[in-house]
Amino acid sequence: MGGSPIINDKSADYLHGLGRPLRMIVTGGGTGGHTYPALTAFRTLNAALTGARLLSADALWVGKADGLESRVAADEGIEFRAVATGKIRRAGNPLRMLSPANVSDMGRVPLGVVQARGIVADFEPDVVLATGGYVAVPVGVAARMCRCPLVVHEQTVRLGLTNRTLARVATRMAVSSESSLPLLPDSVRAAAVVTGNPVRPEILTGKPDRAVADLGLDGFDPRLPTVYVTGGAQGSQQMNALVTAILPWLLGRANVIHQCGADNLDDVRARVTQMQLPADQAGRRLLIPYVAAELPDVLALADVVVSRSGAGTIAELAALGKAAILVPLAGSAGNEQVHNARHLAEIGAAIALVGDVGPDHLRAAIAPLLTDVPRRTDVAKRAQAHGRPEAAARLVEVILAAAAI
Ligand SMILES: CC(=O)N[C@H]1[C@@H](OP(=O)(O)OP(=O)(O)OC[C@H]2O[C@@H](n3ccc(=O)[nH]c3=O)[C@H](O)[C@@H]2O)O[C@H](CO)[C@@H](O)[C@@H]1O
Repeated sequence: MGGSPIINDKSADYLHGLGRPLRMIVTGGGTGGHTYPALTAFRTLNAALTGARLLSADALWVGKADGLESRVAADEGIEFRAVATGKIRRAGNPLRMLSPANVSDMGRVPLGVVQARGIVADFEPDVVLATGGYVAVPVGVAARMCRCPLVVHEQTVRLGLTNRTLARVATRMAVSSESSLPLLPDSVRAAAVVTGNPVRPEILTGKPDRAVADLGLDGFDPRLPTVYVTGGAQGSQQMNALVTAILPWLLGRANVIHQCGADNLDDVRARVTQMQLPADQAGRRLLIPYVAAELPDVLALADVVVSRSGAGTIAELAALGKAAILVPLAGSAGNEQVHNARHLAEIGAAIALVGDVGPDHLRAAIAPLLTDVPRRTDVAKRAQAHGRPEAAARLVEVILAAAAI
């Protein structure tokens, strides 16, 4: 062992042989689900390097100029470079494929490849980690054009369009579930590794009291359970409408933290103002566009979570063991969310509300979790059994193995 359980002798030899810090390009983003696994892998890598008395990695994040990843990289002190990218739409509908927006978006991908190629050639990374999101396509392709090892991590069971494209050129493919393996191209399946989906370590260190103090939740009633409603990093109009519709009923039974998305804040606020909630109920509610550094504390305080079923959120809820009601994103982009939610519901690890979900469905799903504590605990325990606490370590092992090839 090279001083850290993650860094084996082969990796340690390779890293010592470099005689300089490991250089890594990270790419991926657009949503939290693609951004945070990359961040977690970077942090875990550095922790392992420090543990093995090696220099921290020299990292560069290549993403979309206005993507979540640009803020996350800045907060982490990782150098960031932007490349052009366009949304790659599915080929199912030929008319949509030829729409002006699509043609313009597709036209930006080659430009992104040219820009990314320049960045890769300049930085000379030892390895590139791509975690999905459209921006990862030009960077992943550029990495392979420059003959740089490329590790692609997929968070969901079914590969996203970006990763289906990159799987063909990946050096190593890391997936979050065994169920993904049959879906991989033959050329990469043999070298694919099931790592799980890395969860930010701080997610596990939340304190309920700190959420109350830091978010000013003095009006919350400690005798009541707390429900955390989240629509994912950008919020969800559907979730907002569902929760707002049952709000007076819900606030009669629970404290509520409602994360609504920055673009939806004014709308939700206006709708709730119209309800003229009594002061005690209004005090038991927090409306917040995005939960940033407080997320671990909010999750620690929550007894029940009402959420989309994106892979990142599901991994976090499993790591913590939280009873959740999952309302998957509808439509073609959401099919894998439906799959995630159904899979957990089948094993009693969550309640899934799929299809044409109305406020009554949500009320009927939440009610027993609020009042029946043994039931809530049972769902939470089954969710926890699904967690993969070692995912970040496994992914870093794959990154180091690919670099050392
Ligand atoms: C619309 C879309 O394309 N969704 C995809 C996207 O999910 P998306 O990124 O929307 O959702 P995920 O659940 O995967 O990740 C959201 C992340 O943002 C965090 N968060 C969210 C809200 C908040 O206020 N604060 C905060 O920190 C969550 O804790 C989580 O870490 O990528 C996932 C992983 O490939 C896929 O499974 C989803 O189908």
